[in-house]
Amino acid sequence: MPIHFSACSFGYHRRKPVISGFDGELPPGRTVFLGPNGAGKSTLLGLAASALLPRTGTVTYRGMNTTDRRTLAAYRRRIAWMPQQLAAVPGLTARDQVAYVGWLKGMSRREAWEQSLRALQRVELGDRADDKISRLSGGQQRRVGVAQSLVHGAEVLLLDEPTAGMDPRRRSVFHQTLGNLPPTVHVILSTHDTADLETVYDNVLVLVDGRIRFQGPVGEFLAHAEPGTVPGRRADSAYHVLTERDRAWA
Ligand SMILES: Nc1ncnc2c1ncn2[C@@H]1O[C@H](COP(=O)(O)OP(=O)(O)OP(=O)(O)O)[C@@H](O)[C@H]1O
Repeated sequence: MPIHFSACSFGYHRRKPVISGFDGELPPGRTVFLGPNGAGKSTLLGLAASALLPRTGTVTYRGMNTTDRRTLAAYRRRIAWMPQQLAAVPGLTARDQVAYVGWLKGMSRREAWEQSLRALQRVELGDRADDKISRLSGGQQRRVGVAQSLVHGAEVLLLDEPTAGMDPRRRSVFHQTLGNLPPTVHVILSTHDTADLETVYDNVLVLVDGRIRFQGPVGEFLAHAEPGTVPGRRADSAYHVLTERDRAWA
C-alpha cells in the first residue's frame, strides 16, 4: 500500500518536531494503530490525509504526492480521514452533513444525497439520518464521522479514535462493519483500546515518540505478550511490553 512517508519531518512548532526524518508506510489491509498519548498518531494520520503537510520529505499514495498541487485533489478523493473532532456544520442533519462531505469530495449533489443515507445505515444510524447532529450523543456523532469517511467510496480510510465513546456492543458492531468492507478498502484505525484487535484486523502498528516501534501481523504482535498471559489479555500485555521497554531501562 498505499501511503508512503519518505524522510518526513513535521512539528507544530518549528523547534519541536513530532516526527523527524520519518520513513515508513501505512500497511495494506486493516490495521490497528496504537501508541501512548502524544506519540504522534493523529499527526501521522493528518499527514497521511493531507490535512497537514510535511515541512520536509514527502507523503505519497500510488504516485500522488500531498505536496504536489497537480496531484493533491486526486489524492484527497481516494483517502478519507476521520479526525478526532467532528467538524459539524451547525444546524445540519446527520444526512446533510454526510452528503456535504461527499459533495466536497467531488460527488454530484444527487449521488452524495443517496450515498449519505447508505453510509449512515452502515453505521446503524439510518433511523437518525434526519436528526440535527447537535441532538446526537457523543458516540453517535463519532458514527456520523465514520459515515462521512465511507460516503465517497475512498480506497483508504484513516480513522482517528473512531470508537471513543462507543459502548461495547456498538464498538463490536462497528469493527464488524469495517471487516465487511471490500478487501480493496484499506483501513488504519487509531485507538487506545486493544480489546477488539483480534476480530477483524490484519496488522498492528505501534508508534512511540514519533517512531515506529512495531509493525506487523496481529499474530506477530501478540507473540510479544508476557509468557503465560491468558488469551483475552494478550493484546494488552503485548502493547505494554512494546511500549514500556524504554521506560523500564531509563
Ligand atoms: N494542534 C497542535 N498544536 C500544537 N501541538 C500539538 C497539536 N496537536 C498535537 N500537538 C502535539 O504534538 C504531539 C503529538 O500529538 P498527537 O496528537 O499527534 O499524538 P497522539 O499519539 O495522537 O496522542 P493521543 O493518543 O493523545 O491522541 C504532542 O506532543 C502534542 O502535544
